[in-house]
Order: sequence, then C-alpha cells, then structure tokens
Amino acid sequence: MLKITDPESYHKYVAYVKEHYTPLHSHLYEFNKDVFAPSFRCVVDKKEDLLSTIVEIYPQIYSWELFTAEFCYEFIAEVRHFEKWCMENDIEKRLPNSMNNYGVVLGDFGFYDFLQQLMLEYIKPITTILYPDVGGDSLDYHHSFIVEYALNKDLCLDFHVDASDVTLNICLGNEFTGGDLYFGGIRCAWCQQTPPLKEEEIGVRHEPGHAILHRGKHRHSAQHIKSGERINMIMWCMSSRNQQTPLDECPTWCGNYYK
Ligand SMILES: O=C(O)CCC(=O)C(=O)O
Ligand SMILES: [Fe+2]
Repeated sequence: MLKITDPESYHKYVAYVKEHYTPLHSHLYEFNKDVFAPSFRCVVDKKEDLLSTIVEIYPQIYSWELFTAEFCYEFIAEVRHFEKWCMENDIEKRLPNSMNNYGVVLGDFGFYDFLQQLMLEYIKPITTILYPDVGGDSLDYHHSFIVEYALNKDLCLDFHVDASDVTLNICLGNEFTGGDLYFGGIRCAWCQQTPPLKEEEIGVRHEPGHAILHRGKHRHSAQHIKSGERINMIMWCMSSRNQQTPLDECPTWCGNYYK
C-alpha cells in the first residue's frame, strides 16, 4: 500500500496519484467561472457588487448560492471515483482532519490549485472586507476536504473551532434531513472553553450549492443527520501572516472580550 508517513512520502503520494489516477471529469480540475451559480457569476467581476448576493444570516456568518447543481453533482462523482480507485489499487486515502472519519483531502488528488484560485480570486476579496482583523485580507493557503454524514457513516460533528482563519463550508448534496450547522460564539484561544451565551446560539440549515462563510474561531458543530446523506466541501483558508502572529491576550474580535 502507498503510505503517507512524512512530508517526503506525501510528495511522492501526490506525484503518484497525478501520474496514475485517471479523473472521471477531467474538466473539473481546470478552474472555470461556469461552476458559479448564476446569481454569483453576475457579480464576481464587479468588486463593488460582490457583497450584493451575500446574506449575513447572523452577525459574522454569511451565506450565498455559490455553485451550480451540475458542478456539485459532478464533484461528488469525482470524489467517489477517487475513493474507488484508492480502494481498488490499495492506496491510502487520508482522512480530512482529526474529527471526521469519512471524506477525502482535495489536494491529494489534484484540486489544490483549483481551490487556491477560487480562494485568491473570489473568496479573498470578500474576506478582505468581512474579516481583515483575522487575516481575511491576506489569505494565502488552504486545507480543503470533503466531509460526509449518513446514518451508516459519521452522524454529527462535535463543537469545535477550526485550524483556519476563515472557513468556507459548501454543501454539495445530497438529500438529507437534520445535519444543521450549530454556531456558539466566536472565541480566541484563551476563551475557547467559555460557554456560549443564549444569544450566540444559532442553527443553520445547509442547502446544496450554498456556501456558509465564517471565522475559523466561530465555534460550531454539525448536528445529527436524521436521514439521507450530507456531503460538504470545507475550505480552511489561512493567512500565513495571521497564523504567525501570537495572541498575547484576548483580542477584540473574541466574543468574550467585552464580557
Ligand atoms: O459538517 C460540516 O458542515 C462542518 C464540518 C466542520 O466543521 C469541519 O470539518 O471543520
Ligand atoms: Fe469546523
């Protein structure tokens, strides 16, 4: 089995996949604005209109329709195709993070550059306006992955903060009930264990094709799925500048700062 044990073997892994894996939908790997839902495509090239399709569903949490249904459908099929190839060829498939037991890392099979372009050209202009205080104006790398929930897979995800500065969470499908995202307040590293205030608690229903954008330190969980299957693309977007800035004390963006 092709195993990943260190950065060197990871580079070998990615090179091996690139050489041997035949994509199902090769056109997906080349970024193209046709992936955008019409309402977003209309505004992406006009900086002054960029925020017009984006709704602040709760302070500091934003949502809008990002991808077409066709893109979501093909993307899920590509993920399945890669998973099948790994299984048939006895190739390790990395898990997305330490919490999710189902899914894939998108950079492992060629999607790093596509998503880097999405982040730099279309998401960063938005986060520059919305989250400049946590590096939203200097995002420069990402860790992106797929998470999956179903009655025979992961059912939910515990309350946590992300290892990101800004997170873009896009629902790709399929049909499901339950599985709402729950948010419980923005906290810095010093205050992460403080309980949510009543007014900080909000449940958000996720719709296929729609994106939810939030600060990485906006604590959240995925609630129990009740039926069907929920497949989401998660982009942990990072700013090396922000990641390297130590937090000496509780910052003003922390929900606990003024308490
Ligand atoms: O399942 C979701 O929508 C959230 C996943 C998540 O929070 C994460 O992977 O960090
Ligand atoms: Fe998360």
